[in-house]
Amino acid sequence: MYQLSGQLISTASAKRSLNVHGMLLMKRFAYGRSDVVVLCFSIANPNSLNHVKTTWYQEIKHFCPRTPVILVGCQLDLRYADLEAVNRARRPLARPIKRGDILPPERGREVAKELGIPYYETSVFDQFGIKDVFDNAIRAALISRRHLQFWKSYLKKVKKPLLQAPFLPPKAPPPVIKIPECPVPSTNEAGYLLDSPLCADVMFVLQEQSHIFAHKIYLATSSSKFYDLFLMECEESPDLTEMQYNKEHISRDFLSRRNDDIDEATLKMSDAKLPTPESDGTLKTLELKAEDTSSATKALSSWGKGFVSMHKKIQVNPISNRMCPVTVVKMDSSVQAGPFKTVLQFLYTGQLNESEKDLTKLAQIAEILEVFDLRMMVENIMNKEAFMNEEITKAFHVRKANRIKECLCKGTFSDVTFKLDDGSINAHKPLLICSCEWMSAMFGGSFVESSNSEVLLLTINKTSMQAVLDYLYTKQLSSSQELDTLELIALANRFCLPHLVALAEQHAVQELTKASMNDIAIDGDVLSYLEFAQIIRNILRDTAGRLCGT
Ligand SMILES: Nc1nc2c(ncn2[C@@H]2O[C@H](COP(=O)(O)OP(=O)(O)OP(=O)(O)O)[C@@H](O)[C@H]2O)c(=O)[nH]1
Repeated sequence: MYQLSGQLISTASAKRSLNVHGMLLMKRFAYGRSDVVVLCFSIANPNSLNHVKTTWYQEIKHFCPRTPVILVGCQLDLRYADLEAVNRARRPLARPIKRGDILPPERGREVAKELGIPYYETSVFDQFGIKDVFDNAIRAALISRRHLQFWKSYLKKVKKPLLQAPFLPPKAPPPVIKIPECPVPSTNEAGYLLDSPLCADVMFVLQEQSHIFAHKIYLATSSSKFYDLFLMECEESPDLTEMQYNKEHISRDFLSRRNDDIDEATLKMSDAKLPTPESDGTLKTLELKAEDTSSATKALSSWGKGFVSMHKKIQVNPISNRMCPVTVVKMDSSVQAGPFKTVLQFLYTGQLNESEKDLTKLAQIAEILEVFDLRMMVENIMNKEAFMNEEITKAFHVRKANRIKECLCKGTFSDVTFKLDDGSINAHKPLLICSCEWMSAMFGGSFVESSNSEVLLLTINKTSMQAVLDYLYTKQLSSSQELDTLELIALANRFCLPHLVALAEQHAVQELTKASMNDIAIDGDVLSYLEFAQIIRNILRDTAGRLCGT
């Protein structure tokens, strides 16, 4: 056992209080009598590390060439700190610390290696490394005395300065995920879809001459009457799969020749005959032989007021010019086109077109079709209580959302099947067109998927796709046990759905936090997320580089 005593002299603080001569004297005094020099720099100030090499080490070697030196990187906690908060807490005129200023431990170690001295890091705030510095400074000082005969035997067992155990960084707070605003409900798009009826699967015939195209999924999820009607049709009418198959063939032929005169031979081959075009050109009907393409007509007059009959047939869609199977619903003469269209607009959007003039007629048709909330809205307007209609619209959307969820779950009224890596899911093109630009481009344009009833997405698994569809239908993230959130994030990115990406990221953070609180190892998962983020960052950098020509 030996007793040690010592004195600390800070050369840097002395600098400010002394003149040049005094400084020189102080340095001679301090360095001359020192047993060890602890050379400090701040890990948040790269200049201070530069000065270690260019100034301080040379000065030490000048004044006390034999004295051992150890290098210490101070303020280690700043490497892991929230620098914004640190800068806010500093003196107002202090130079703000930037993330780029923070030196990694390797930089200090490199300099120490170059100078041939030990390296340590400390944090006064975290009380880390201070004992290491003192213990090892003492070791260095004692060892440097070994050459003296007197000390030799005493100091035989003193170890050389040891390597410092690594600092265990504090647990990072969970990342803050900024959720972008939820895309506005697709009310406007739905209204637009009625006016421009892509993928329509119903055609109403009114007063024998007006035709209005619509979408079963929009009607059935907002009106029980239509839900019952189309469900009855699904259950009763013969399967049109064969007809659909023919349709896809005919459709391609028809489209490929649409701009030229249609080759009569082709039409004969496909058992089709071209009708006389309507004068306004809005409704191009390519009637096929009834026994091939039309289902038996079902009389509806006893089923519901206002309805006459219903059958299925192949019809050219007025927007895409593609042939599609549609359900033709004939309405009786009491149902006029104008108010009926307003009823449909309500069923698509939950809103009543204020410009509708014939409110009495509208109320009658709403009554006939059992759209009671619309009838109530009309009454409110007539009673000058239109302000109450907002609540009706809200309730309408809640009910509709629940029915939509049910239709996705059961695949009712679906018109497209996604074939996936491990199964398939039935979905509804009209809803997808209105809720996602990616889907709208795929089904609403000239891509082959717009006329096919199957879409192959064989690299995507069913659970992830189900989560994407759930989101598109409900604007909410529904997670299941099997859901791989990382895959969902990738898929949401692929479908250009930033709101879903953020919801999935938030879900991932919540799940990882929960797991780590339950002492479940999450390192592997976290590394997968980091690796994925790195890949995305690289892709973005390369793409940005290519766009900017760098
Ligand atoms: N974050 C952090 N700040 C520290 C740490 N050690 C010192 N500081 C801060 O650094 C500043 C300077 O600390 P000092 O101990 O006065 O440093 P010095 O090198 O002795 O400075 P002089 O006395 O001017 O020579 C003060 O604002 C301290 O609060 C640390 O471990 N972590």
